[in-house]
Amino acid sequence: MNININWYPGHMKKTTESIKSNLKLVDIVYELLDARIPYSSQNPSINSILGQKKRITILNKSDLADPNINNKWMKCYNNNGIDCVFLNSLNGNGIDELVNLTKKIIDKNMIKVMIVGIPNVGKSTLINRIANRKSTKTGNKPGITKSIQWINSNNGIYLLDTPGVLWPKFEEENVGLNLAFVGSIKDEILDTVTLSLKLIDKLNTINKMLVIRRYDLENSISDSYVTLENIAIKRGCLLKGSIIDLEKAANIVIDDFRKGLLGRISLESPQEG
Ligand SMILES: Nc1nc2c(ncn2[C@@H]2O[C@H](COP(=O)(O)OP(=O)(O)OP(=O)(O)O)[C@@H](O)[C@H]2O)c(=O)[nH]1
Repeated sequence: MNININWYPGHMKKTTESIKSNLKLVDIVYELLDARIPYSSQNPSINSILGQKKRITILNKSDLADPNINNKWMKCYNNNGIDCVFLNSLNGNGIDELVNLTKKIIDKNMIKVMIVGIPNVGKSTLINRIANRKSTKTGNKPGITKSIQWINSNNGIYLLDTPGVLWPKFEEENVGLNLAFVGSIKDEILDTVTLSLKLIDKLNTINKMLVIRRYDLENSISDSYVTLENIAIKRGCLLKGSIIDLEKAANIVIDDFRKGLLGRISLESPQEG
């Protein structure tokens, strides 16, 4: 699976240079990851890009991830000496902890922060949450910002208003799938039906009842294709002539997963990493 459609070496070099030049302006970096896939959602070159700069790893969208596995990741990060906070940028859960941790690490009245992360991980949402406003004005394409703007959060934290958009991992098939499941890479890379079949397989390895319960299916179905057909029937996804509309059913499954309607599900746990 080739997911390298939006990133090419020149683009990556520009991004890296832009982030490195902004690093000089800040005291600390918030590295945003998706709590459902902390390994897959980490940029592969992050350590060399950030160098020795202080960093807090934020596991965002923690409201969508399994709380027990969140705890395991927390232990894993703590054991490795990594400062880490779980966050829900939509409702602000975890922000106070983040601010307190930032102040513990950087002993200054005015702390300057840059947010970095791969697409769709929640960078703009977090900026807006911290800034208490509805939308960020600046585009987040690397290198387009002419003047540096700071967002004052009223508690001594000053956020650089342009987050660093990093590229995802390209090499591992499994990582590509995880990124596609959560919507961090474009859906066109895999057709929707194939993606949903792979998602059903993945969900079944986590807990066989997740899909069965959500769509009120027979316990005995084991094949993901038959499962999808049954979901289509249950949800009335039919084309003219009563032909099953698999694509519609596939979109339902993918959307339900992304919205957390199948439950709080983590696709990666620290043991696997
Ligand atoms: N459930 C949940 N959804 C979130 C959270 N944070 C962000 N989102 C959603 O995730 C989607 C992507 O959020 P953005 O803030 O646009 O992500 P981004 O990293 O700025 O994305 P790019 O602009 O592509 O780099 C949006 O639909 C947000 O509403 C969170 O903590 N929990």
